[in-house]
Order: sequence, then structure tokens, then C-alpha cells
Amino acid sequence: MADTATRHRPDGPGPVPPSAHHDPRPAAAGAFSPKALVAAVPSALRKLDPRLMVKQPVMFTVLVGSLLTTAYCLADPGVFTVAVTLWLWATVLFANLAEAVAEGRGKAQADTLRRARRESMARLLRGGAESEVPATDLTAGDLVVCEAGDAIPGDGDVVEGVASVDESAVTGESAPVIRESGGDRSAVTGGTVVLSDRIVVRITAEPGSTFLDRMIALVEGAQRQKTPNEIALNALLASLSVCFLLAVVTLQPFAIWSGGRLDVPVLVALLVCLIPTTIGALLSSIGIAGMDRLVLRNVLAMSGRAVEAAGNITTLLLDKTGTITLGDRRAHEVLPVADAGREELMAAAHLSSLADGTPEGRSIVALCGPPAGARDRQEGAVPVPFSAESRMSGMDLPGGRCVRKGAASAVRIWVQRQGGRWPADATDLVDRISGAGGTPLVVAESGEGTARVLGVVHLKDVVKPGLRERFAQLRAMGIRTVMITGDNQRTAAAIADEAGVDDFLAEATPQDKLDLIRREQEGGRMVAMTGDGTNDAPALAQADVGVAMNSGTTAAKEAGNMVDLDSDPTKLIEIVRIGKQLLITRGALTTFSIANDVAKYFAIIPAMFAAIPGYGGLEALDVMGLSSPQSAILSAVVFNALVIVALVPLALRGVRHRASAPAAMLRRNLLVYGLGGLVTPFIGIKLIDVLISSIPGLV
Ligand SMILES: Nc1ncnc2c1ncn2[C@@H]1O[C@H](COP(=O)(O)OP(=O)(O)OP(=O)(O)O)[C@@H](O)[C@H]1O
Ligand SMILES: [K+]
Ligand SMILES: [Mg+2]
Repeated sequence: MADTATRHRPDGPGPVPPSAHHDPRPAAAGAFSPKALVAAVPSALRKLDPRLMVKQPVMFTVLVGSLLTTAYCLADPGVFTVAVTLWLWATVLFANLAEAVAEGRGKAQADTLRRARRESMARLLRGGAESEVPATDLTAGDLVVCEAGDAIPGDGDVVEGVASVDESAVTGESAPVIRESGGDRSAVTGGTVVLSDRIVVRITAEPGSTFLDRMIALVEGAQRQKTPNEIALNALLASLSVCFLLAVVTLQPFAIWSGGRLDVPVLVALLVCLIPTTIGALLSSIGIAGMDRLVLRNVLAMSGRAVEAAGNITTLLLDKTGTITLGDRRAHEVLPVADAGREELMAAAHLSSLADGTPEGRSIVALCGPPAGARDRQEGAVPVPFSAESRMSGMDLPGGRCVRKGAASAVRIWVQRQGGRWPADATDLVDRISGAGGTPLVVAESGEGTARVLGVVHLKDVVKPGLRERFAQLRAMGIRTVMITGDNQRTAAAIADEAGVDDFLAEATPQDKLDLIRREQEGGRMVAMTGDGTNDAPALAQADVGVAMNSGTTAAKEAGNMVDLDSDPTKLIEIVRIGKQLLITRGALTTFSIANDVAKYFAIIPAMFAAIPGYGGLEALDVMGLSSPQSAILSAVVFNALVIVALVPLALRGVRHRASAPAAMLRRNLLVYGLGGLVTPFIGIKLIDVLISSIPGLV
């Protein structure tokens, strides 16, 4: 019941969070402190390992350059060479620091999560007997008992019982949630604590690969893989570096031809200034920071690719029960048709639900059942379990009598196929319940060569609060919302209207959900899907962004590429914003980096050649008036390194994202970061040059 949408972050426009709310995670969203920088130094040094560096072609080039100049230094130490060498090493280190700082923020979150993964004992159930074993010994398939006060020893599905569970260790939310067998709320997470009642859990995760383990690896960045976009950008940066390498190497023949000679440190310095070191250094930090921003909003993204895709989402599909509604569908009343009695209907509804382990089925037993023990399961009866395909459940009794309950359209076909009649007032009852947003389950029986409808059970569910405004926000962002449900047309229409979605698809089977996503994708649209049920799993896997509700089943969580710990279907608003911001930040810093390099080329080449006699032609281009060629080169190297540090906060915090049209946004960013990138080196290098030349004896 508590697993609701009332858990928006405080900054969201949603309902105010409960006062008991606490979040174990550090709240410093975009924080970047000098302390964090110092703490990241050891990790930055470890990242100097060439096996790691080689994955970043631009920074690897700088590393090779640094090694070359260091060797040159050892042979012929001069003030200029040593200074250039030191600043080249600083460049590599700054890049590693940027990544280490980004990762460091996740480490704090991981530490908090690790505390939840503390060693506990499990009450293993085997052959009817209970025994105590360490939680780490559990393997998939084991059954464990958890009672009030017990920490759930591993991930699994509740196979027996209902309990309220404190999931704050994982979600940061202290309001208890209900976990029960049979339905879409059966998944439990290791490390969470049972508050009341007794449940039996079937362990689904092998030791070491639990949800918490994966979450820790995720926030620590251990599982981070380059996204296709990052790989493409890296390839572009690498080929740019090769071009500049050729440009720099061909300078030497020119210099020799005009009677001069360029030293190795000068060539390396020039190369490092020209290759796109800024974006090369910050690329992975930008990606890590994006994942991090999601974690702070209680969303776990399993892949960076999903975060990027989120930035381009145009359609959001939502499952109804458990996603748009609280998912607490319960029998509310029974309505017999004219030619059936109320008692008769109650008895049949009860019988059809005796073996139905879904929450819906259990609620019918509770509503229609006589006092405990009065009517037990019949010998030889064959249960017919509910499936999303048949949309019915029931029981086949030994004497040939069968009872069924289910969606009106499904039961109608079942009755008519056996020669039964569909009474007109059944349609009226179904319509009345559906019109009010309820789910009607028609109850029917068959035997002796015919079948008949007995009446309708009204299942009631509640729409999560605050959805309408949030869906309007999605609409304003250009995202169409479509609700998909296995429920009938009228119920779907009523709930769709109440929740404020743009469109809906009713009576959808899991295959229909999948087909709808494929159709949207074929039209070139990027599709997000949010769902909680096992029957949503194929659709969650097919969608570009599949957000599973944390309240949902293990299958749903495994299938999607994100899990929302708050089970808030409108969380996509934040996810899209963060995705867009990630793409914009990367674009802006790439623009800045390349513009910067072009400007540096024009700032230092003339100064370098001005020193070579007979190359006077370039003097006219030497607009900077730098004090000496050596000072020009050293200033450029220093500037190049400092720019990385200066932009770390921006890479981590992200470029501010405005809700303007994408084209206007692109124009603005090109102007700010392109023009800014062109101008800053001239100012920066000049300032550093003035400073350097004022130090006597340096260059
Ligand atoms: N336990 C049950 N026994 C018989 N019929 C059921 C049972 N539960 C649901 N139904 C019927 O089957 C239909 C599909 O249910 P299901 O839970 O698969 O929907 P769904 O596809 O998950 O959609 P949503 O979750 O959005 O409602 C329901 O609308 C209802 O008519
Ligand atoms: K550079
Ligand atoms: Mg469902």
C-alpha cells in the first residue's frame, strides 16, 4: 500500500514526502570540493597504468609524450624542458583526477549500500525443517523464512505470505512497503528488513550477484562500459590526434629547411596543445556524472547507453496496474446477474479463486469466503491458474463442473463456446464497473453440456496521486504518454482519463505490448517503457529505455535497463532531463575543446617560427606578441592543463539545460562554447606568458 508515488524527491512538484523520510545517500548533487580533489589523488595516480590509459587515445598520446620528454630531460635537463615535462605530467594527472573525482562521489554511495549488505544469517527451509545458515551460502532456488525483525538474506520472490518490509537500506525511503506472493509485488531485495508477519522467500540471485552487489558496482563505476556514442566520439578524437601528429611532424622539415631545428619537447608540447585534450580528459567524467545524477534521484541505470537514449525519448508507454495505479487491485463487491443468486455467485467466485495465488484471487477469497475451514478445497479438483494470455483463472472439479473468472471478453468466449448464453445485464454490470475505473471479473460455470454467467466481481484500484500534472509536463517536453493494459476498454479509458495520459491501449497481451513498441521504433521514435509485472518484461527489454518499478517483479527488473527505487512512473521526466543534459554537456565541451585547439594553433605557431631566422613571414601573424617562443610554448602547455581543471566542475554538474527548442539550444551552445573556445586561449596564454616572462631566469 505504501509503495506509492508519494515518494518524489523534495525538488519535484509531487506530493510532499513523508516526514519520516530519510535518505542514507549523500545529498550533494553537483558538489565539487577541493577536499574531494585531494581524496581523489591516490586513485588518479593508479589510473596512470598504461593498460588503463590506452583506452583513452588522446590522453594516452599525452602520456607517451610525457615519457618522451622525461627521457629527453634526463639526457639534457634545462629549465624549459623540465618545466614543459612537469606540466605535461600535470595534464595527464588532471585528466585522471577528473575521472577519479567523478567516481569518488559514487564511492560514498557505495559505502552506504555496503552497510546494508552486512553479514546475516538465513533461516533455510529444507524438507519442512528450518536450519540456520550464513546468508552467503544461499544459492538460487533455496527457500528461506523471514519473520518480523529479520533481514531478508538475499534477493528473491515471496512464494508464501504477505509482509510489510522496510526497504530504506536500498531506497532511502522509510515508509514500509507490502510484499506478497503471487502478484507483481512479490520481489524482495536482500538487506531489507521484514517489519511484520511471516513470508517464505525463494532466493533468485546467486551470492555475489544480488541487486545490492550490482548497485554497488554500478555507483562505483566498476561496471561502466563505454556507450556507442562515447566510442564514436573517442574514434573521432583519435583520428583528430593522428592528423595533428602528422601536422606537427611535418613542421620539422620546414624548420630544418629554414635553418632551424625544433626540439622533441617543443614538438611534443605543440602536439599536446593541439590534440583535443580537454574533451579527451573529461569524456568519462561526463558519463559517470550522468549516472550519478540518476542515482541521486533514486534511479539505477544499468547502462550509460540507456541514459543517452533517455535524452531522445519521444514516446512513453506505461503499464496500468502497479505503475499508474497503486497495484493493490482488490475485490470490492460482487454483483450477480438477474438469473443467478448472490450466494451462488459468491460460492463460485470463491471456488474459482481457491487456488489463485494472485493478490486479486486472494482478495476474492477474503471477500467471498465463509469462515475459515467451512469450505475446503475439493479432492481431485484441478486448478486453472491465471495467465496474461487467457486472462482467466478457475478450477475444474471432479464431477465435470468447471468454474472460471476473468476478463469479460475472455469469459464470454468461454461461455459461448460451450453453448451458454451471455446475459444482457452482464454487459451492463461490466460497463458500470469499468466506467468507474474498476476492473470487472466475470464469474461463470459450466457442466452438463452448457455454461452460464453468474455475475461480476468488482476489483478496485487507486490511481497514484499527482500524475496528471506530471504527464502534462512530459507533454510539454514533447513526450507522448500511452497507457497499456490487459484490462478492458472502458476501465482503461476511465483510468487513462483520470491519470491524464495522451492515449491508451486496452486488452493488450504481453505480445501486443511488444508489438506496439516495435511499431513505434520502426517509425524512428525512441521509446521508453515503465512497468512492474513479469508480463511487462519483454516490453521492458525491447524499449530503448526500460524503467522497472522497484515494487515490481524480479523478471521486470532484470529485463529493463533502469530501476526506479521510488516506483514513480513519472520519474521519466527527471531521467529525460538528465539524459538531455548529458548529451548537451558532452556536445558543449567537445565544441569548446576543438575550438580551443584551433585557436592554440594560431596562437603559438607564429611565435614559434618567429624565432627561426629566415622565417620572418610569419611575424605578421604573431598578433599575440608573446615574450619568447619558449614562453609561448610553455604558456600554451600550462593553459592546456589548467583548462581541464577549470572545466571539471562543469563536466560533473552538467551544462544548464533549458526547456527551449533543441535547435535554439544548439545555436546558443555553438555560440557560447564555440566562440568561447576560440577566444579563451588567446587571453589565457597571454596572461600566463606575462606571468612566466616576469619570472627571471625561467625562459
Ligand atoms: N487473478 C485473476 N484471475 C482471473 N482474471 C484475472 C486475474 N487477474 C487479472 N485478471 C484479468 O486479466 C486481465 C489482464 O490482467 P493483467 O494483470 O495481465 O493485466 P496487465 O496486462 O498487467 O495490465 P495492467 O497491469 O496494466 O492492468 C485483467 O484486466 C483482468 O480482467
Ligand atoms: K589540447
Ligand atoms: Mg501489470
